[in-house]
Amino acid sequence: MASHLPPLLLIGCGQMGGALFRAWEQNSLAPSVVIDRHKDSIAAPHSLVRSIDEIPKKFAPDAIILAVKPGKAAETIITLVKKRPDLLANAPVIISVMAGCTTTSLTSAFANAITGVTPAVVRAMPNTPSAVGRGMTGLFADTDVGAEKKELSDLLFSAAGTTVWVDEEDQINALTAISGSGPAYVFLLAELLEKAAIEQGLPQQAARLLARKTLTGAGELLDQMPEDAAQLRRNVTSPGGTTAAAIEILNAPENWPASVSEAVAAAVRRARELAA
Ligand SMILES: NC(=O)C1=CN([C@@H]2O[C@H](COP(=O)(O)OP(=O)(O)OC[C@H]3O[C@@H](n4cnc5c(N)ncnc54)[C@H](OP(=O)(O)O)[C@@H]3O)[C@@H](O)[C@H]2O)C=CC1
Ligand SMILES: O=C(O)[C@@H]1CCC=N1
Repeated sequence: MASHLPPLLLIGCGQMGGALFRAWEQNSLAPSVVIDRHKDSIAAPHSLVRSIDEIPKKFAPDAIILAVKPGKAAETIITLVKKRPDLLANAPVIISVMAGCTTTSLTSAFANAITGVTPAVVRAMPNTPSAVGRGMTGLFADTDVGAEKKELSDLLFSAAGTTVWVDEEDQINALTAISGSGPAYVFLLAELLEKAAIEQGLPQQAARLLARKTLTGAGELLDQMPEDAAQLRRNVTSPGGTTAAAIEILNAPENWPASVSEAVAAAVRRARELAA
């Protein structure tokens, strides 16, 4: 089968890098190299190495994906460029999925390591549902990044779900708080629903099934139905019925409306702090 996706160098294959790689390898990814210290193996035709030192000679990726923790970004870039400047020879697009690492900081980390080379940097903020092709990724690139590199970035993240581009870099912080972190909010709701089900006397296994299937079923409706979320909610809410009794509590201004806004604002603040 012809490769649908070009060869990549993936640096960091933890929760996020691993979720993306899983999607990419299911989308006929050309032979790629993954740097990871924890995995035992990776399926052929891809190669698993433990460090930048072990990247095969003559490997020429079209994209280098940085998926380490933000605090490791600078040292990783400096090591990469010092040890393997040849990897930049074909001008691969550098795609960072790291929260709070600005294009300016990434570009200067490359520039500090090797003068005269200004790589094309794209910021991507994916989420872990990418592992099952249901990711939501926001992307940003400065105006000097060419259309071809943006298209390649879009192709990669489209293979893991849906993409949206933003025009201003600061919008990546808002997007991080909504879709990057968002799966965790949904998982928390699953935990709380399961706990509430047990409190109401349901057996643990049934409680878990009810919570999970309710969230995934409702998510599927959101995905497939044209109605907005408010209408889908009204469709469940009979006047004077059980749902109305619950929604009256959850949707009181000081409850979910306030909590969700405060939580998202806290995540945006944290993303900006990381970027400072
Ligand atoms: N988790 C998520 O849902 C999302 C995460 N992100 C971003 O993705 C990035 C990674 O997060 P996440 O996947 O959660 O973190 P993880 O800790 O799960 O993964 C990071 C991986 O990078 C490895 N690593 C660190 N330094 C190097 C190096 N020099 N070479 C190769 N591998 C290295 C780490 O190994 P070791 O533990 O040995 O250091 C670890 O396995 C972060 O910057 C985060 O902001 C973005 C969107 C969503
Ligand atoms: O929590 C974090 O910082 C990362 C970014 C978005 C999701 N996880």
